[in-house]
Amino acid sequence: MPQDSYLIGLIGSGIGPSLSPALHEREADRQGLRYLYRLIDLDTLGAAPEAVGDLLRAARDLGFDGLNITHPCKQLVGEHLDALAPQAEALGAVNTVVFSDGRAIGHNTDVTGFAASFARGLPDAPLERVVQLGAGGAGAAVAHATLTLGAGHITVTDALPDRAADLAASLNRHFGAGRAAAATPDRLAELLAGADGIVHATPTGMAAHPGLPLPAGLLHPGLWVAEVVYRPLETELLRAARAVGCATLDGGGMAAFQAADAFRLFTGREPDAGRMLADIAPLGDVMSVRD
Ligand SMILES: NC(=O)c1ccc[n+]([C@@H]2O[C@H](COP(=O)([O-])OP(=O)(O)OC[C@H]3O[C@@H](n4cnc5c(N)ncnc54)[C@H](O)[C@@H]3O)[C@@H](O)[C@H]2O)c1
Ligand SMILES: O=C(O)[C@]1(O)C[C@@H](O)[C@@H](O)[C@H](O)C1
Repeated sequence: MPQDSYLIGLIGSGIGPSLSPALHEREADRQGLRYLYRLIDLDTLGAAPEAVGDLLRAARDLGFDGLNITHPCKQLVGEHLDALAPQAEALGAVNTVVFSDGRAIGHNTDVTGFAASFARGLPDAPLERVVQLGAGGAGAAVAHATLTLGAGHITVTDALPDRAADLAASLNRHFGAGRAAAATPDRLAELLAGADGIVHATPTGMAAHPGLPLPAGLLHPGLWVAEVVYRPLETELLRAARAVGCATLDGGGMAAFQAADAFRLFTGREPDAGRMLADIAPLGDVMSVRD
């Protein structure tokens, strides 16, 4: 008989407001599955990020079918797994672990989630020259996705120049020399004047980090703007970009599509990603009231 009940977890820090439990469980309900998605919060457990290996083994022993992994464990969990899917290996980061036949396999659905969201939301966007703000965990995933989608060249900036330099070097190793460069934020005016679009991957625009990640005057109608922040969905950057006529993409699509891709890996069943995307805005409103 095909499996119809699943136990899934999310390991990370500060994950109380995550939309993942509701996103996964709603889709499973609609498919008639019994599906529990539980938070395994390092803060609640008083556990260090390095405990991710022990928590993973405990989850497997207790019968979990799979796990999502988030900050600060995405780069730490790989050494505890039996194998990595190519995207997770290339990125050195795992956000999804599937337990199957006694093995733990790592995947990265942040990459595929952003790629699917971009392809759906900005299908005709020119990709010759892309500027990306932010070279942290999300930044690495979306840069891989953007180059996989066919971007000609990506310039990465970060408030921490070493991070931008490290990401550009790793992108060039993976995608070929000359596909990526690092730049300091003081060069944004010059870079954006000749760019096709901006990928924003810093936390600026979240409730805890309000504001704009760049001077609004640098935005022009020849740019598209893709946002990674999704709490709130409507960031100051997206508002400013729309005001000058830029095509825009909010961060909700990446959140929904990474969850849909993980659901498919956990269950082997096809999720309705459009339905999961439609859940994001109302779920975000409910969680904002609770936050
Ligand atoms: N939509 C999704 O599915 C999804 C998935 C993962 C993360 N996120 C969001 O992405 C954002 C970034 O998360 P992360 O895990 O990469 O964080 P992170 O801390 O790993 O990286 C953020 C990077 O941004 C840089 N930075 C901060 N402010 C800056 C500024 N004004 N200009 C230039 N650089 C700046 C920091 O130096 C850091 O390198 C968060 O808001 C997170 O919620 C969204
Ligand atoms: O819902 C979250 O909070 C997530 O942690 C967001 C992002 O980190 C994803 O990669 C995880 O799968 C889920």
